[in-house]
Amino acid sequence: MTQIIFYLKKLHTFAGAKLYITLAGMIAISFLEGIGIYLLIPMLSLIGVFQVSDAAIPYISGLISKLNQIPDQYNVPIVLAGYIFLIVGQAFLQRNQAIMNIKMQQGFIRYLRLDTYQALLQANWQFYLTKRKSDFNHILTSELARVSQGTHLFLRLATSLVFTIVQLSFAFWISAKLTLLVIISGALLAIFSRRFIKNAKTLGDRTTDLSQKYFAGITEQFSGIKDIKSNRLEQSHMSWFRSLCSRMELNIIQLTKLQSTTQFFYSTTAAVLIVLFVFLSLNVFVVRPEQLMLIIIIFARLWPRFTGIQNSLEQITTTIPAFNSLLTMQRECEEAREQELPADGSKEAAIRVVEGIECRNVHFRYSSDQSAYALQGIDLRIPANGMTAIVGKSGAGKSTLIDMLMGLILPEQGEVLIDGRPLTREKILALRHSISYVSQDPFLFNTSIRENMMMVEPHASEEQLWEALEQSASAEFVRTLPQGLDTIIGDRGIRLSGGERQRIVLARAILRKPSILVLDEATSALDTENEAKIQRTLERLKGSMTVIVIAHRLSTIRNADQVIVMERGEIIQSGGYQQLLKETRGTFNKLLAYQAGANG
Ligand SMILES: Nc1ncnc2c1ncn2[C@@H]1O[C@H](COP(=O)(O)OP(=O)(O)OP(=O)(O)O)[C@@H](O)[C@H]1O
Repeated sequence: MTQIIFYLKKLHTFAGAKLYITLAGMIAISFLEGIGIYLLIPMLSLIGVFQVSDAAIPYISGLISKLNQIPDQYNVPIVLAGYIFLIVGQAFLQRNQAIMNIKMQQGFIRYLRLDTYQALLQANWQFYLTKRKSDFNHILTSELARVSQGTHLFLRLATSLVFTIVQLSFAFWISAKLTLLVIISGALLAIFSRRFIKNAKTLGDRTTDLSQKYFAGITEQFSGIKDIKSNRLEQSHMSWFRSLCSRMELNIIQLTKLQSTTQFFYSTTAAVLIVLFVFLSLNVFVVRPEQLMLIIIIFARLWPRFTGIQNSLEQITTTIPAFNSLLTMQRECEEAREQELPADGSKEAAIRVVEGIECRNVHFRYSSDQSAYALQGIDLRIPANGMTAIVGKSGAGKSTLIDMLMGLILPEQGEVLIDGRPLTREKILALRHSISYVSQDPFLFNTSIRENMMMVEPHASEEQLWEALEQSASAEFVRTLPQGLDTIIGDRGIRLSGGERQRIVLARAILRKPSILVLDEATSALDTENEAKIQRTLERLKGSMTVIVIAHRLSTIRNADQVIVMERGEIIQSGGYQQLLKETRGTFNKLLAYQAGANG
């Protein structure tokens, strides 16, 4: 419940006065409907269905005697016109209110989407290390829709409650005793149906769990579809999917069964109560027929509202787990927040590294319950405008060290310094503005090469774009593409090879003219010829920027000014390329020998 209140407060902040206008509209609609029912009596009396006695229904006899003063040929049309006026007024209000409601609901879902997406973008890297990507898809699609639906249901519940209260007041006014009977029956029914609400909560929890599994499963399976196909794993994946789909189907059926059982329960009791009503009214309370008719009309309109309230309660309960997951995710994002995205899109000024980057006794673990450190006792100096290569076996800690230098993760112990000053949280974002990073698995948007490049440098000229493409050894193949720079790449366009992608991403990185260029296995998919071209580019670039390269292929780093050799999270050797070559017993030489063996 607290979660719903939290989101209702958000809705209040978002909608402001509109929320009250909608509620006022609901009350007005209920009133008009009540008066409409009330007017049925003079109508029926004038037609001659029954005679209304003085005391039977308040104000009615006065109204009827006034109508009787009007000549006969006019009073029926007047009452009928009044009735039509009321109904049309009510329908008009209802129409406007429905439009206002949907605008508010859609506006609120947009607000929640932006709020959640922004919270996710503002969270730090460590937050992402502990989460599955599919969880974000799940939150931003399925759970967000359920939260919006829950909020809408809550408003619907409020409408039903307002309507019920107004209608009950009318009924009370007409006959207090009979209305009391309706209220007591409704309350008893509500107590009986508590069990239904509890069951709805269990089913709601299961819905969240199953849809999370569904999202995670399909995301992971399609990312690994090549492995599935090449290893003939289709059968086992199909049976996993089949079992999950069956569980989802069963869950929805159970939910519908629960809702229909409640409906059935309410309809049956309604029938029994109406019979009981008629019996008690005629034999015990001795109610007049016109009173009884009004009460039955009100009851017939109210009872579905009771069912509606119960139904809304059940449905809201099923959406509570979605409220929970969204709130938890937002709280976690809040705790992991590393920046505030300014609404005007402004960025802090980039830091340019002048002297170099330093690590002093840096220790890091991915989780505090792990005993093994991914980095331990790292003492390192990376001089500005030089090329530093990091090498080592798989799992040695190379990528972790790079993440540390980029301020994506923070040391558990020790510190990172930029030009002799500690890299504080405040400086991290400014530092990242001056970094271009090319990962092992380069990422390109599904759009043209030009747009992909201009994303980092929106004002780049044609000449600058081609210069970056030349430097990354990609100009030649881009020229051969059907639309050159404007060729769409990715799912909807031309498929690039791994090496071509790497080169375009490298061009994009160079175009930004960063102060630090970080390449994490960024040339692994290149052939020797293109790799040599990139080596020459790096050689040229290193005078104007600090280049940090992780490379398994040691030929790539022949021109490095400094080579760092890592093993089990520690630096075990460092120095110039030629110097390390001379240390014949060193790990670097062993790595070289392995590679020479593998290549030879
Ligand atoms: N997200 C993570 N959560 C927990 N442990 C991790 C995570 N990422 C890496 N590690 C662990 O940290 C250690 C260093 O990993 P890292 O990725 O830095 O090695 P690497 O030298 O870059 O390896 P590779 O050359 O295979 O990319 C490894 O033992 C790895 O299992």
